[in-house]
Amino acid sequence: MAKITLDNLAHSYLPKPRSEDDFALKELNHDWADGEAYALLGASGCGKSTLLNIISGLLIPSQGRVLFDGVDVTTAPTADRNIAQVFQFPVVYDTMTVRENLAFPLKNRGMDTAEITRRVQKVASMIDMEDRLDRKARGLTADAKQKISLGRGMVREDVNALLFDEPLTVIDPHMKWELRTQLKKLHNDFGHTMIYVTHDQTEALTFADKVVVMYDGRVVQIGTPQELFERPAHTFVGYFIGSPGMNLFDAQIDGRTARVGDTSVDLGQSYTAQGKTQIGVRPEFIRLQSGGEGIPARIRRVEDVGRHKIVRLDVEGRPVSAIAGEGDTIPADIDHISFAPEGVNVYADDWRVEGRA
Ligand SMILES: Nc1ncnc2c1ncn2[C@@H]1O[C@H](COP(=O)(O)OP(=O)(O)OP(=O)(O)O)[C@@H](O)[C@H]1O
Repeated sequence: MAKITLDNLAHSYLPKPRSEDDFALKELNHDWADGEAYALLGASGCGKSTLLNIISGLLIPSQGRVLFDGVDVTTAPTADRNIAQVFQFPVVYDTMTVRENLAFPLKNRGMDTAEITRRVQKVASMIDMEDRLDRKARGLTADAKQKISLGRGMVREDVNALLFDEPLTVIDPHMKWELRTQLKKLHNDFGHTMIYVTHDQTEALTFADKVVVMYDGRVVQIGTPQELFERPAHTFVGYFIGSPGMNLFDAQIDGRTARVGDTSVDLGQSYTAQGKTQIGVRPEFIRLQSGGEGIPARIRRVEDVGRHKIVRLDVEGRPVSAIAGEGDTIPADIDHISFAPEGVNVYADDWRVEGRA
């Protein structure tokens, strides 16, 4: 297990990058704590695989350094980094049995037979393949083969880090949940430093202690699921995390007050914000009102999604979503919305601004 330090790291696939836009990974400085489980989350093309490949040694960055426990491994080949990797699609030896596939990383390191048997058995149970240990991998479904890949990744206990690149893509939905739980358990049992790349927020939020959100080649926030929910550092985090995502309102900020259209909104704290100023409010913090004060709004439809209701509103021609309780009745005469101040975040040019009491 190791602490991973990213020092001044950036990468461009172009030989002569001219501007920041030419970088697939924009400059990043961060320590990834030893033994922590991280999810790298972001939309397709935001740079997740680029960062993971730099950490694993598949790619040498055009700028900066990667350190494992203080040792510079920036140009070290993957084989010298003592990491286990699981990719999106299965990497298994078709001519070997499931057992031989799982044992391979251990045999390679000369581990004794009894210990190999113990670990293979344990991993086989985690991936639910105990009954197929003596079958050849050839002929198994893609799903089963991917489980073997995951097993191979998990079988070594002494790795510096375990890296997963969208490992559950080919796994069926029920098994996805099961394997995610197993990965979490593995993390609790062994305390590996884990990095898990995904574009799926449920996967990221259920797996990770810390979620690293990437947008357009940049790490925009590293935080616990709760921090990402309550205090999104960037409007993208607000939009990408949550279902539905955070609502954004153009607003003029003046101290403790935000002016949205003709309505004044109390912010509870004082803010100084310049540039493009907005307030962000998650659907959970929108209150529906009939008459009285607030921002004029009109209900377009109510969606019953089981656990709660999603109320879709129109606010000055723009869509806004609110979440109401499962048993709540939504009066047809709702004509305003207001916000609980603790649920309001202020943004300037898409970055969150800290308030002062
Ligand atoms: N080998 C390459 N050569 C040139 N550009 C590349 C290369 N690999 C990735 N890119 C570009 O770098 C950017 C980041 O890609 P990357 O694969 O890291 O994103 P990602 O978030 O992992 O996306 P996905 O989920 O689709 O794999 C994209 O614009 C992509 O087109």
